[in-house]
Amino acid sequence: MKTLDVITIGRSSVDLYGQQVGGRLEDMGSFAKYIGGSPTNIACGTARLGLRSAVITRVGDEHMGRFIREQLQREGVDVRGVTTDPERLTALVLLGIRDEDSFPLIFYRENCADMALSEDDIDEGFIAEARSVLATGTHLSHPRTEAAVLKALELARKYGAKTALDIDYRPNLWGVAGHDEGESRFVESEKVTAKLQSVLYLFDLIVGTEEEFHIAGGTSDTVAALRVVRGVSDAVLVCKRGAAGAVAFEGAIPDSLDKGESGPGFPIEVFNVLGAGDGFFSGLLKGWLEGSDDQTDWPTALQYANACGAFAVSRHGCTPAYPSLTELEFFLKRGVIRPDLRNDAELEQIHWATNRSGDWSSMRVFAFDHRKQLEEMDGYTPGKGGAFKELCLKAALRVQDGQRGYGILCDTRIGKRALQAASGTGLWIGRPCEWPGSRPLTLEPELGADCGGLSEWARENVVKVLCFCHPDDDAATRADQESVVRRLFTAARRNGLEFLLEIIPSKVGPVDDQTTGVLIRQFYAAGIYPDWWKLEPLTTRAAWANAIAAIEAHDRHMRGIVVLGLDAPEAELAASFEVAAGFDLVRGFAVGRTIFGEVAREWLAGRVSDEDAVARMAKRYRRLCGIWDRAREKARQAA
Ligand SMILES: Nc1ncnc2c1ncn2[C@@H]1O[C@H](COP(=O)(O)OP(=O)(O)OP(=O)(O)O)[C@@H](O)[C@H]1O
Ligand SMILES: O=C(O)C[C@@H](O)[C@H](O)C(=O)CO
Repeated sequence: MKTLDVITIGRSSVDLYGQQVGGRLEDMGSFAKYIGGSPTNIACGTARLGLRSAVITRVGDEHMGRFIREQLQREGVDVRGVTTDPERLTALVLLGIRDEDSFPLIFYRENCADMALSEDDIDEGFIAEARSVLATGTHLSHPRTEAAVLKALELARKYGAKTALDIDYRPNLWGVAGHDEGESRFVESEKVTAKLQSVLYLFDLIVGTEEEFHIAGGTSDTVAALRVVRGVSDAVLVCKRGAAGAVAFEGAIPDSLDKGESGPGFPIEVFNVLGAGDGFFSGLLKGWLEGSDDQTDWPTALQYANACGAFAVSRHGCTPAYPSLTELEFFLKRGVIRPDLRNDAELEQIHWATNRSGDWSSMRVFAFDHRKQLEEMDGYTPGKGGAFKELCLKAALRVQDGQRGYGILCDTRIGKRALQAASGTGLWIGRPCEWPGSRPLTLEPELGADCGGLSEWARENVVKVLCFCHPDDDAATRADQESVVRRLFTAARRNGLEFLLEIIPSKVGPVDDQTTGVLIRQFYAAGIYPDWWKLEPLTTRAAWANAIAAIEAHDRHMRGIVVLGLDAPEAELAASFEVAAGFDLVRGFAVGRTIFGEVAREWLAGRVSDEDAVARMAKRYRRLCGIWDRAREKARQAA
């Protein structure tokens, strides 16, 4: 049974990408961390396009190795072929964008984990599951890794899988360029040419840039080089030509590259050429695997490939730049409206919203991000407040018990220890930014006037802001509040953080079935696209339908809605859950004082022990989860 579309094999690394553009690598001040390495990038790129992909590689037994494995999983890549090497470190690469053409790069790959890949890592049953196997050049550079690649290819042939090669020539990794020349893409070498030519017959598809065909063919005349390759391989040859796109040759090589099959290209502005080839190959594989065994629609496959290459060239990083299938389809239909794709707001929104990871279709959130309400309780001190929030976290974890679909809201001013302890537990973590009770909205000072403080936030923290607003607000108040929310939203996106917008109109003025929907439309009109909405429990189906219509009219890919609690008694919450659970976009609840209010008062007064406080809060939280789950189940059955 073919359960996988493609298995890639070879390099995996952590790419540390300089964040300043236009400067020297020597002067780089900060780096963004992405997963990298050609086969790893292609596994992710294809997974984003909806292919079932896997990668065979090795990572170190340390934090960066775990990062690669976890990120692959987040990207939807099968990691059964990822081995943890007990001795060697994960490969690292430092990269910079100097200008449109140059990208200084240092490989930290000496004796790295993926170069220890061996025949033992190639499992026959695993290869048998794949429709195609893709190798890249670097792993042909050492006898041990070459043996692994050859075994995988042999098995691919045995089980009827197609085979593909990205020549992916990195002279430095063949030992023919120095440490300072990581960027180099071509150094003549008879040794490399001979090695490549000895294996080219094993492939059905070979992809390379003109320079990569030069090394494979042993000549810097591209047509002549392609003919040499044709002499040793029947593969379809695809030659990449940068901004000019690419051409495919199924049979004899004509006297001009222009006579190959080609697909439409995309006139875009170059931002970062690194990783374009891996994006390209991801798109190409989609087209190649869509075809029958001996029939590929090359113009379409090359159109996918050119589009994915164009995305890669337009954005920072390799894998993070690649499109989702929804994004690719949107782009192919709509076309280029501005050459700098990374500033195309509509496209960026689809990119962001269709490449988020994690299943949060169910949200049971224990909210203890309260500050003012806690500070006003008898017996409160900052020390006790912090300790109480740690008890809240304990209660949350007790109920979560390793399951999916649970979360917390916790602040940093009082709840810092709980917030930090929650990281990595699998809980969804929202973190408030509003100054409690403020209207017009002001933010917690720790964020700084430009919200630059968000750069220090853990990536899994969701930026939450509560805005007291109402459609009857005067124009100045509305403009003022929207501008604060927009500033925070923009900073959140810039820092790669999800954004939750909570609105509470009922504390400002009278509400009816239209109120929430109107406010939602106003925020979208102001350019604010929250990942999450946190809404008051609407009491009628009509009110929910209006709110949801407002959301879907602007953003069909948002995460969802959570219903808030407002210190309501449990019975009242249960009634509101019944209505809300009828709408799929409502993912769950975020409730606080109904769970912790009474316990907090008694604990601060010294009448309850720590353990009793945790037990009582866990009991209430669990009960609320049960109420929500039953309401959802009932709604599903009714539907
Ligand atoms: N300036 C550009 N404009 C439009 N598309 C481009 C541009 N540059 C590259 N592409 C697309 O990306 C594909 C791959 O680009 P390129 O030839 O630079 O690959 P590469 O050298 O293998 O990249 P890398 O090795 O850095 O991953 C091209 O064939 C084309 O489809
Ligand atoms: O090989 C490189 O150029 C650097 C890699 O780390 C990067 O992720 C890549 O493989 C691009 O093709």
